[in-house]
Amino acid sequence: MHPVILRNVSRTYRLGSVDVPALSDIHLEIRANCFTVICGPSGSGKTTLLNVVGCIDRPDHGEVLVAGQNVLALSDDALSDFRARNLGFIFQNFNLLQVLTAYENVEYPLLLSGMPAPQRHERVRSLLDAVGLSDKARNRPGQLSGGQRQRVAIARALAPAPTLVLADEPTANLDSHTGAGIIALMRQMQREHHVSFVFSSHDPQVQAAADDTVTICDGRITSIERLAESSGVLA
Ligand SMILES: Nc1ncnc2c1ncn2[C@@H]1O[C@H](COP(=O)(O)OP(=O)(O)OP(=O)(O)O)[C@@H](O)[C@H]1O
Repeated sequence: MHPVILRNVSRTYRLGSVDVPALSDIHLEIRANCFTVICGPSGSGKTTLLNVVGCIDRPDHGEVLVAGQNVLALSDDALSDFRARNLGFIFQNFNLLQVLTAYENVEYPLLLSGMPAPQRHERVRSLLDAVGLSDKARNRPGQLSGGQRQRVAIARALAPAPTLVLADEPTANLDSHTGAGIIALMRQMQREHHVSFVFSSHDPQVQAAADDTVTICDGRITSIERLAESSGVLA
């Protein structure tokens, strides 16, 4: 099953009396267990597309299926619930809660989902171990490097065992060496957790690591390149 299917999706922003078309008639299928990168020039619609896929924004027209669910049919509350259960998010500025430790940041979505304490403890420990931060569990984000913060964000995104992880320019605030390490880690996590990753990125390193590359220009998809041999399951 495709984790994401978009059909005839359009999204226009209204600025005063001016309509700004950000996405026009998008058709896209995202493959399971793959790295998909959305690239294109500034203002082409990458973030808008990611927000639609991530159920953060509703398009004006079209159909959006995520994990088999027609998400546009859900109420706002049901959509929040759906997002928490099925989707993980990684941001360029990490978006960690500054007052919480690395451990507590990863634990947070599991607390919200009501996972019992022993199970939660085990999952947080194993994720921090997987991202190489067991020894930093008690550090707050301000006591971590940029690469370490992004590792915490990766662990947090994977904590609820999502179907899909969305990453908006995940290496934009990292130097290229640290960025390469983060890409390798995401690739490893994608394989081990059998999850699909969708990125928006200008970073050639991210694009080089992709199974599928979706290029968007002026709100329209101009090309989709798919690697014949991907790390995942061909749908
Ligand atoms: N809230 C908004 N209100 C009005 N117009 C918007 C809004 N958000 C985005 N836009 C416009 O929609 C278009 C697509 O924007 P979007 O942020 O999706 O592009 P992007 O490819 O992610 O850009 P960048 O690479 O610079 O982050 C642009 O023309 C942008 O100016």
